[in-house]
Amino acid sequence: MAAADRPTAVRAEGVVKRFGPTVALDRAHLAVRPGEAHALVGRNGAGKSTLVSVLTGMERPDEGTVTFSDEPAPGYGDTAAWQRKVACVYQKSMVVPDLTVAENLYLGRFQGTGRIRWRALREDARALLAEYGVDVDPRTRAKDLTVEQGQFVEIARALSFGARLIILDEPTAQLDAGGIERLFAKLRELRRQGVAFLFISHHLREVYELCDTVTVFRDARHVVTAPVAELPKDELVAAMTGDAEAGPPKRARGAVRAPVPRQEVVPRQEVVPRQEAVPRQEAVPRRQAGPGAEPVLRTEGLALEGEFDPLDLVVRPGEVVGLAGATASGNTAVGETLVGLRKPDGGRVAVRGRAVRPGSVPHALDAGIGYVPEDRHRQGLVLGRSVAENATLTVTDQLGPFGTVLPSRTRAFASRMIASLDIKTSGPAQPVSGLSGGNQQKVVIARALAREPSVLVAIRPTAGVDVKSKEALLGVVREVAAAGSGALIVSDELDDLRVCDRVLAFFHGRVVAEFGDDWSDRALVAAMEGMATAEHGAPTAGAEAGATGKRGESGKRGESGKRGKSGDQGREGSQS
Ligand SMILES: Nc1ncnc2c1ncn2[C@@H]1O[C@H](COP(=O)(O)OP(=O)(O)OP(=O)(O)O)[C@@H](O)[C@H]1O
Repeated sequence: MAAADRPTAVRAEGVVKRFGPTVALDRAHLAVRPGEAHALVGRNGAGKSTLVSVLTGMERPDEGTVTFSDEPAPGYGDTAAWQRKVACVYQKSMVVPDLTVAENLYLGRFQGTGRIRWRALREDARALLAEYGVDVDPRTRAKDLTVEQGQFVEIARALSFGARLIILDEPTAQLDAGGIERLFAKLRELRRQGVAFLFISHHLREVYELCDTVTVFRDARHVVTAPVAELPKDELVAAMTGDAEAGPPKRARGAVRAPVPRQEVVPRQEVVPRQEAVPRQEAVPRRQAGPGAEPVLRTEGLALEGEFDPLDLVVRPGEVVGLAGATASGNTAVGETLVGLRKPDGGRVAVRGRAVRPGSVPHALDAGIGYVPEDRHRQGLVLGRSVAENATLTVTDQLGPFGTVLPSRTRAFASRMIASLDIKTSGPAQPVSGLSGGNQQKVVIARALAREPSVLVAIRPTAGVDVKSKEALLGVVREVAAAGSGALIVSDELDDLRVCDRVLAFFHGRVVAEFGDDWSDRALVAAMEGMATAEHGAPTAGAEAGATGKRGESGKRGESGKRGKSGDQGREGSQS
């Protein structure tokens, strides 16, 4: 039977979902065919996650129907029946960290009341993983898996329940280029077996690379469904933003739009630079500090054994400096050390000439370091509290006399933040848990900016943020610099790095290349992959405005890709 004649893997029709006064889905519809890779895109708050909750039986719609292979969806609450239809793989693995892979695979389906036969269980798990081509030892504890392995295990688990529809919610957000390529290869293979995928991503380039159909949601409604090949990227973005005329999004503040560099062919297959419609930020004038200006941030010999080698770094007022690098390259560890989450083994950090006590977040904040964490759920937000409370957590001392916090001042402060960062919320009193992922990230940034830091350290600040909001957030970072502070952006996202005046590329704990603001995607990605070209191969040793990543005497790194115990806040750590 041709794919078009087969029943749809899933069909949602006329779905309405309200949360109090918010209409999250307004007569939404979607159909995914067997073997199809179907992208669902939309700006933050468009209703994507709510639709996923409805399609996976987590939320009961107020109106509308869901069918799988033309049969009505299972009853709400019948978890096992839903598991046989559909699974959602999140960027954060949902497996139980302290159980082994085998235990996770058979979780919730041990038969009978007798003793569990562990050896047989492991053998079954091994066979199951082999069937789906997943190369993981079933005895490994889930917490020791890489992000990628965790996702593969979850996919295998879902398929073993009989599900033939897998929803992937921002699955690449924590993978590096090689991991993304391997995930895509696996998905292509499974599609050939008739498995359907619904792929939610803010990385439009990945949508074009992997999917054959795309659906756009805007403001709780379905806007368009089209074959990816027939919807050029500017029209896709226009559908997301609601711009009447198809065409590239307008630049904020009437600035001239810098050309988006053409996607270049990169030397290795697995190198996948992400290319979005975010142009270089020219809207806010770059304020170049003179070489004599007192640095806002200086590190001397800052080092963390097993993570990064001694690093001399200077950020001047008005500068945005990028620390580029793939997973475990050391760039994230540098960022986390600067904000006090990790204690360095040696070296000094100074903000505007004042030494910062190492390994202490409160001291780093007091010294003027603002922090935008990568993992907004674990490090960024108190979900049950309001937007206003979260946005002002770091400035409660400024919200009233004698240690009191005046609600009126808190609200006024938050309202300013909501307006300047365009946070989509019903108001300062709304709990953060009710905001979409991208809007939560904006609250995290608002909180970091509230103290008017001398230097902002942002770790993958636009993860999970839509294409237009990305531009706005990165514009805010430039504004912070233009006002005389400095910023460090720690990221492997080329779009994040495009706003930087300088970019230092990390590989295996060292700065392997330094770029101005004129790097090509190809050269930067090559450097992050450890293939720095001669052109940018050597860091500008000792340069006042630059950084050196000198290999320390004892500068042996731990096993590549492995983090120290203190690395719990890192990417792998955020898995559990
Ligand atoms: N549990 C909830 N309580 C209240 N409002 C909610 C809840 N879940 C979602 N909403 C609201 O519903 C709307 C749609 O949110 P949803 O999370 O589905 O958007 P999204 O497209 O997934 O966004 P993002 O890309 O930022 O994740 C938003 O306005 C959001 O604030």
